[in-house]
Amino acid sequence: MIRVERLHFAYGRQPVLRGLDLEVGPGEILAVLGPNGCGKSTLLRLLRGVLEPAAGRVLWQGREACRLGRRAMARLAAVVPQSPQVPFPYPVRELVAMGRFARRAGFFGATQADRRAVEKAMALTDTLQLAERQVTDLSGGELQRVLLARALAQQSPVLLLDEATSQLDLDHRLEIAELLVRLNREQGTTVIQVSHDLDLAAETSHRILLLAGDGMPVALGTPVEVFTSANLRRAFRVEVKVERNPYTGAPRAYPVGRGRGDGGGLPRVHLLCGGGSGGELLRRLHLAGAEISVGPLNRGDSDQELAAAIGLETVLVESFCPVSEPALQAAGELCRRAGALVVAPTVWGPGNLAVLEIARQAVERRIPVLLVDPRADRDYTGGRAWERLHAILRSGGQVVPDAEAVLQALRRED
Ligand SMILES: Nc1ncnc2c1ncn2[C@@H]1O[C@H](COP(=O)(O)OP(=O)(O)OP(=O)(O)O)[C@@H](O)[C@H]1O
Repeated sequence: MIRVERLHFAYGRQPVLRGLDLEVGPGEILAVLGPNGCGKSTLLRLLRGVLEPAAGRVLWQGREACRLGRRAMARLAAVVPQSPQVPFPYPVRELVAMGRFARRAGFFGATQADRRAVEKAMALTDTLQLAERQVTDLSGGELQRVLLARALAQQSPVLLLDEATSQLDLDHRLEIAELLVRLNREQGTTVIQVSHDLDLAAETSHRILLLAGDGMPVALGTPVEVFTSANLRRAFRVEVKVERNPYTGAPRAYPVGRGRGDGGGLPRVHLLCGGGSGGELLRRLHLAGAEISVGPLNRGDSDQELAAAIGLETVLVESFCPVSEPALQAAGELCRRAGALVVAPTVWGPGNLAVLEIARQAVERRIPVLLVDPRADRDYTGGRAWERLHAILRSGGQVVPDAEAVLQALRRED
């Protein structure tokens, strides 16, 4: 029914979705999950044809979404938006009745069928008692239910929901979830829902599309297939334990990575970085619960400012000064107390070349040394840094591609 082929999209230069393939069959419930900003709402806009792909295609029954036109699309799909804009104070019943526009022929008024569809949609969403209220006076949750009523009144075979229950209380959230499942079962309505409620999505969806923060698809499959600690860690960058709901058998995710106070199952780490090369590593290690020390770092360096903001033990060197012997000794001492040394993908110049001596001494002492994505084109010392990095590798250092791989390697060390 809906086919997404090698879909790429960017807002200007910012890529959002990269290489997505997806097929949604009639009568499916698909949840789209992923961290903030990964492109979930953008995907819904591409599905609706409001946005045009940078590459790839979105096809509805073989026809390109962005060429379908508003009325044709409205007959295929009804939308419940994420942040509804209702600038004008008109009555709730009128807003719900707007869902009928794609069904009307020309300028004829509402038919009996229109009125019945509106009443039924309002009854199903528990909004009949709001019918005469002004939409601008509704609470966030009431408005979400009214917008769902408008979508149901449209009687389209597909519902596209963008966090449509995020503001509902538990009672109404469960009620709407049950309603979607019932519409799907009884009328074969296809549901594509963007959500941050992982557990409810796992309970109510046939399949889940999980996206990572960079817009790359992490997994597509049944909730049990998709809800693995590795997949959820890759998408949300938190440690998650997955268990089964004993009553329904659906998987449930319990975040466990933050605030455990036991180092997150990681050894103490000393980090060599600078010039922003350590930002991602610092954040990821800190969020994973690791005890971290850093340095030597110049005062005012962005890595130093981040380390200070997080409250990490740091060896400081004054701005614009080369690394001094006492600073090297202090960092060497911190490194000896650590269970591992991580070398960020730093630019090496004459001012910080001496820092690599700390890594050399660490491998000699059999402290695990991880070199993150070392590259010759970051060496501005005429090859001396590259030579030293190679010597560290020959003595037992290990190359890892990124922060995620650092966490995995450290978990193996602990
Ligand atoms: N109109 C726009 N112009 C430029 N950038 C945009 C626009 N709309 C969204 N973005 C950016 O594109 C990225 C993806 O946004 P999108 O709303 O699709 O994410 P999302 O996964 O739905 O996020 P959330 O979970 O926070 O709702 C974000 O970085 C966002 O800032």
